[in-house]
Amino acid sequence: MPASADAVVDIQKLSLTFQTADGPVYALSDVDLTIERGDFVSFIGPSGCGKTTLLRVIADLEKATGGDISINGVSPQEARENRAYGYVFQAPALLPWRSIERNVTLPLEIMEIPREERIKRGHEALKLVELNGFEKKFPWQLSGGMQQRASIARALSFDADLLLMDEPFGALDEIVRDHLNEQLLKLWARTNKTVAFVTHSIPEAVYLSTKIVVMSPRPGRIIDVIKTDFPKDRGLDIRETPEFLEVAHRVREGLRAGHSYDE
Ligand SMILES: Nc1ncnc2c1ncn2[C@@H]1O[C@H](COP(=O)(O)OP(=O)(O)OP(=O)(O)O)[C@@H](O)[C@H]1O
Repeated sequence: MPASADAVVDIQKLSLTFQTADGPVYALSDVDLTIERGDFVSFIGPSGCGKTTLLRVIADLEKATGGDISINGVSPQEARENRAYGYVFQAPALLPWRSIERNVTLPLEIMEIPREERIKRGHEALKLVELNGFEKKFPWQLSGGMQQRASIARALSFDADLLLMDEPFGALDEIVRDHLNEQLLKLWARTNKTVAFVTHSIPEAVYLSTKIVVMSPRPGRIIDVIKTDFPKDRGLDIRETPEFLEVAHRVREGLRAGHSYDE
């Protein structure tokens, strides 16, 4: 059954079992989820519950073993070939011998976009993450937070509507993370992209998301999908409000319920 016309990601009864030498690993089971255009969806759950695997299935880096999934109405493979998404990894994964500009424009080079156009788009992407002026620097000349912003710019360079982000700020200290959360939220509000974001942090999930998907330990199932209704131009101070704390409480309760389910 097709989801609404605005569904960017439509997942029904999806499961994924890895066959390993030690037997099957049930990574995902019975996952139903719709991500609509303009949504910011966070996935939160205990380590090993299949968050990365789910993102990788969306990106066509893993194949589901059961159920259905479509991205913009087509298969993940077709969506990947159409360059429907930008992917941001846990670590920045920048090539050390390339300048920031040449890292950011690498996908455009692969797409054989002419040099002038590449440079123009690279500048635009770097501006979106407030890294303009750093084009000629090399990754090692940038802080960890700046490197992660450069990797976001790389994912933005070809202007895909969907951004898949796998715990992009997990390795950063809290102050830097707060700042990048604010910047990412502004970027999302300005560009109207659809974001699927993996995190371990409850405040990060609640602050950033329009929908929070709480997952159980393996096999990863969806325990709760919490919709939020915060203003798009919210600042970090929203984290002190009763509404925010109430949502955070519900996420925590979901995670706790998932744990007892496993024991
Ligand atoms: N290629 C693979 N082969 C076998 N098992 C795998 C493979 N990839 C992932 N797994 C297993 O599938 C489960 C889900 O892994 P996944 O990385 O998706 O979890 P996660 O929720 O993202 O974890 P974390 O929060 O620690 O990053 C884990 O038990 C993991 O060991």
